[in-house]
Amino acid sequence: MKKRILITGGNGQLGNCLKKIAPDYELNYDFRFTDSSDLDITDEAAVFDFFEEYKPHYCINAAAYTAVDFAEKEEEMAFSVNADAVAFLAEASKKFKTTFIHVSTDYVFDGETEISYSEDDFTQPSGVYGASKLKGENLAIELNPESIIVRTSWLYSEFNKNFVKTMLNLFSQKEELSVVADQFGQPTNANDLAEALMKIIANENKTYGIFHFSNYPETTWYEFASKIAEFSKSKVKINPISTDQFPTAAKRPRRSTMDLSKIEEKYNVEIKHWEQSLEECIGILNNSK
Ligand SMILES: NC(=O)C1=CN([C@@H]2O[C@H](COP(=O)(O)OP(=O)(O)OC[C@H]3O[C@@H](n4cnc5c(N)ncnc54)[C@H](O)[C@@H]3O)[C@@H](O)[C@H]2O)C=CC1
Repeated sequence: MKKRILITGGNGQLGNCLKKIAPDYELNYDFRFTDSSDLDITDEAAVFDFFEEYKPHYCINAAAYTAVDFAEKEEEMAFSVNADAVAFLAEASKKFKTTFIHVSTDYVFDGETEISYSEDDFTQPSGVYGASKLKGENLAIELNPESIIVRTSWLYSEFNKNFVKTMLNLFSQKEELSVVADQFGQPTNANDLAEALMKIIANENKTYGIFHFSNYPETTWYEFASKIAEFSKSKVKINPISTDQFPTAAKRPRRSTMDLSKIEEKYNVEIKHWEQSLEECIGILNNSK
């Protein structure tokens, strides 16, 4: 019998990457991709009805309110999607014996450290988005201890809006641009995250709790942008600037580098170098032109 996987936020960046690889797994799994038009996760009754009807073995929550700066003004909406709705999914997962796989963020940390964050390090979000995601994590674990939470960072892919696509767009319009060089983190190709989530699902001997997944090692937005330029053969000139020179509504962590050893050990997932994963993404984007 095929195991049933419900994916929420199926039209998002991660959702699209999961859709892309789903055919590789269709021998063993049945996938049901949903998004707010057919399963609004903030609608508690709709969530429970969906679980009742589909009875998923796994639920991957790829739905989220991800507008980090807007969240500062839309606190209620951010908490509704990133916390309240996560509670509905966690509760429904518990009721229907579904393994709940929830995706979270490095923004649960304040970034004021020189050491890579491990999963049980002190969390202290500096903005509304991070606070709403942290509340979602806590609710998931409280309501369904058999939840698997995967924190990721600096997500990009060939789909939807993201830093890589924004840069490529700017490169085609400008000869020169400035990018922040004093914030450190780990880019993540969402296709690699999608494969990691399927590896977790395939593992018969599940470990629950929080895991960190990204590409490695750490870099800065400036170095990331410079590699995007190099791999896309752009002649654009990129100037390094400081965070103070690029104010945003929500404060970003200065250094949110995550330790990846737990997911590597427990789930044997491959952690790829970010430059390799970036080159693959740019290759895909070039071929689709
Ligand atoms: N984008 C990034 O740089 C990072 C993202 N993350 C996390 O990774 C996960 C995936 O992010 P992305 O794919 O980039 O997000 P995205 O913004 O591309 O996709 C989110 C999806 O959720 C859907 N959605 C929003 N509200 C909904 C609702 N009420 N009911 C059902 N669906 C709803 C949207 O329609 C969209 O399709 C999220 O949990 C996010 O918080 C973590 C770190 C970095």
